[in-house]
Amino acid sequence: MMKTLIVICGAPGSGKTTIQNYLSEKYGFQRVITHTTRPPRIKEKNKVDYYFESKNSFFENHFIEYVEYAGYLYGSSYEGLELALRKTDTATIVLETEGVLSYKKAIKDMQVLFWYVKVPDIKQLAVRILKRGESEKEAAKRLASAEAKRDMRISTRLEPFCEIIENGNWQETTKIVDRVLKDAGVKKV
Ligand SMILES: Nc1ncnc2c1ncn2[C@@H]1O[C@H](COP(=O)(O)OP(=O)(O)OP(=O)(O)O)[C@@H](O)[C@H]1O
Ligand SMILES: Nc1nc2c(ncn2[C@@H]2O[C@H](COP(=O)(O)O)[C@@H](O)[C@H]2O)c(=O)[nH]1
Repeated sequence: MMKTLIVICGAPGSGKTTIQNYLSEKYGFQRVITHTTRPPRIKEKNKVDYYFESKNSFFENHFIEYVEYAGYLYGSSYEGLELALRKTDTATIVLETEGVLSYKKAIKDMQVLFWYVKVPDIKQLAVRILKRGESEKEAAKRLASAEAKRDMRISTRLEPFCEIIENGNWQETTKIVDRVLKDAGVKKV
């Protein structure tokens, strides 16, 4: 059976995790859990939202790729990908855009769908992040980072292979996601 990986990227607060959760709840797709040195946010749990690592433990993993983003390290391991795809034939992963380019090069043995999540109005990003319960200071720091600014628009390197998922009205977003999956022939677990 051909495995499928759905790679989701976009700016902070654009709704990547919300879409990933929808794909788990409605379609039953496993999430690939990635590793980070960022401290957990309220309600985030170790081994569920991320493998939360120290700077030393981070480098004990076998990474497909890793990056620095807004002052913290993030990386996706071979182990994490294998674990998800052992459980379901389709899995999802949320990455920043450099990681997406690494996946485009590295993953050749499965169907990969690349999605860029776009909000109709960039001002919505801060509103949504604050709604999630993050402190204003932390939210402002991340949105001001070079990486976040870079990811606020789809780059010319991503455009040729990324599907744009517009996430304005949530009900409309679910319809877009359902249609894109149907067109790609990806079915529920
Ligand atoms: N279509 C939408 N309309 C309104 N709120 C939304 C919509 N999609 C997501 N949100 C809300 O926006 C907030 C940020 O969403 P989410 O955590 O999915 O973003 P993200 O892209 O994963 O962000 P980050 O990269 O910072 O982790 C959440 O509170 C979520 O409930
Ligand atoms: N290239 C990678 N990017 C990753 C990975 N895990 C998460 N991310 C991305 O980092 C930023 C910040 O995440 P946040 O949870 O602190 O808001 C976001 O764009 C994620 O998609 C990874 O393993 N590799």
